[in-house]
Amino acid sequence: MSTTAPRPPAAGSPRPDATHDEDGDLALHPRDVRRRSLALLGSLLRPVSRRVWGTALVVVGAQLALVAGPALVALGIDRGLPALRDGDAAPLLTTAAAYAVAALVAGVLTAATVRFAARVSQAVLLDLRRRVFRHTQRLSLEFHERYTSGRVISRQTSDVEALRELLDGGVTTLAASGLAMVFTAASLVLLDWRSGGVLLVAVVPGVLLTRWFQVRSQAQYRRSRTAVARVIVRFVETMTGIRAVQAFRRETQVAEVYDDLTEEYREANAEAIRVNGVFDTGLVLIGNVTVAGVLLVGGLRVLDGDMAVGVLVAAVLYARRFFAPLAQIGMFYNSFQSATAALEKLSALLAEEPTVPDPERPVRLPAATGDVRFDGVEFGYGTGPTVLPHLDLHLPAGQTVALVGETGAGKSTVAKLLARFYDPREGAVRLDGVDLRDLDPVDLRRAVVMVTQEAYLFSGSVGANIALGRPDATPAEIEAAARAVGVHDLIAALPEGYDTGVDTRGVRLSAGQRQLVSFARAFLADPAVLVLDEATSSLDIPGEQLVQEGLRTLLTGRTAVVIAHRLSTVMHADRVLVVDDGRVVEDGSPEQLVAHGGRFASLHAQWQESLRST
Ligand SMILES: Nc1ncnc2c1ncn2[C@@H]1O[C@H](COP(=O)(O)OP(=O)(O)OP(=O)(O)O)[C@@H](O)[C@H]1O
Repeated sequence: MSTTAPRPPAAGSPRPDATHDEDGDLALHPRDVRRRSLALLGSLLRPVSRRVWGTALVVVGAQLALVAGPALVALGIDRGLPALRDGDAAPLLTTAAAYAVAALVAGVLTAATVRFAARVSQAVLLDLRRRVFRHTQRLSLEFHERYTSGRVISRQTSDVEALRELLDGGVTTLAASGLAMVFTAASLVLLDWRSGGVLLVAVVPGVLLTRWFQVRSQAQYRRSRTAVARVIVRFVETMTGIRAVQAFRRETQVAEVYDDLTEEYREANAEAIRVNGVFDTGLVLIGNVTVAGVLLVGGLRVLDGDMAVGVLVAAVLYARRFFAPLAQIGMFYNSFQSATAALEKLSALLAEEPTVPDPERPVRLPAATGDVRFDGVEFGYGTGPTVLPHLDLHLPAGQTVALVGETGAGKSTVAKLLARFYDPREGAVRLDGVDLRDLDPVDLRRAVVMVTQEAYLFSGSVGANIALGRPDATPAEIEAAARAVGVHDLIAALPEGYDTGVDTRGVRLSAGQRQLVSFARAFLADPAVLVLDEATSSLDIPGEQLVQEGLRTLLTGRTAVVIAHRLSTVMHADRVLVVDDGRVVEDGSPEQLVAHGGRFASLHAQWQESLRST
């Protein structure tokens, strides 16, 4: 038997020693995390870059129009009024008209900002949602077993939502507020540098307060994010396992834990509101003191004839406006943080590479015969302990092989390697001599079909669920497949026959019925290799007898690997492999093994015994 040299890990796949943080993301230096987030943001904005620039221009225009207001007021008072007193109304009217135009332009541009930002945001979110879905779907089973469905759901829902909040107005508000402060300060300094000086003095407590807010808000924000993540994960976990919760009457305990988590979340939010309250009040206070300062200094100078009244009015207006945007920034600061965190999480998810990568130069195998070899296969999950130490196995085309062994022996692992849900650490699994890692994924999925215990039915009709095995199948072919596995009569008796809808988890069909539908699906797919992992365990004895015939039809003419705890299924196999601790310890026909007097023989004896006692 040939052995294969260990392969280097595929490009992009995580190194075996890669560590993951508590969120299941690859642990990285914060600088790299930021770089990755920015790269994602860049790639999302690039396709809409013209709209982004358009939005930026509109924001700048709106702020320029707004900042012109107080200066025009000063002009009106200091130039317009004296001219009017001298009988010339033109300067005042012109200034008033200019003010009205500026206000109108500011209004129109602000409305345009909202529109433009929404268009950018919707385009970006559409792209992001699709990317996240496609990418997550493409990731290997290893990822899904590690990441948990609650987390994947959070990425697609609350994280995308956090970005939406920021993009739908948050970013433009932040930019507009920042610009408004810069423009206001610059205008005031240009108009009257001494008043500008008063403002700059007031900036010091403003900066200190903002810094305090930033630190507190960051800490509180982190707390609330962790709290909400716990709430979501617990909710999803409980609802996914609702059967176990109800079966063991754990409702009260589960609800208590959930209550504690939601209380933690409430506390975190209450703290956020408190911090915001202090910040807002502080800002108003600083703003008002600044206005009073500007008024006092300016008023004295007006009395001294050192300053025009109009300039004083404008200075007061500017001073009043200066701190208002800070409150806006404070309001969106949390959104900004949650969007940053969301972006980090999303970019981490999108950076995940399938641990089972598609081959660079795929080998086509359009008509596999079903000859399977495990050549010196060593395997363990992730960085975990070795599950299969060394497996050499040849399954000739057309053979039905039953894997038996104690729970945890490694039977399902063998099946998962054969369906290439995982790649071996060493050695190779080959189909018709082709290493599965080199096999064209389309040909692999056509050649090897795995039917698991959880016969998952998608929402749609029963017929459509069978057709999943071969989407181009005709209704006659679907029916033929159903007949072959003995489920036709059952489907025909449903209210709308093959068109009867099944809910997401097929609640209208029993577990055994769902199993039979999944057999029909596999029959229609007609693979060269069929893997049945505990697939008959949902069937009761009469159901199983009913399906034995169908199962035999299903298995005929292809290589089949059957993992079954029921020996009735096993006894029909051509060959039985007894697996213990990741090794094949017995290999032969059922009859041979019974005669041999080993483990299988004792399992067989127990089975006979149990049949007699029922
Ligand atoms: N996704 C996984 N991640 C880490 N370890 C795993 C994973 N799946 C299985 N294992 C471990 O691999 C070993 C073999 O498990 P496997 O599911 O192949 O056993 P099995 O023989 O099919 O058992 P059963 O009859 O109970 O299904 C066990 O020790 C198990 O804990």
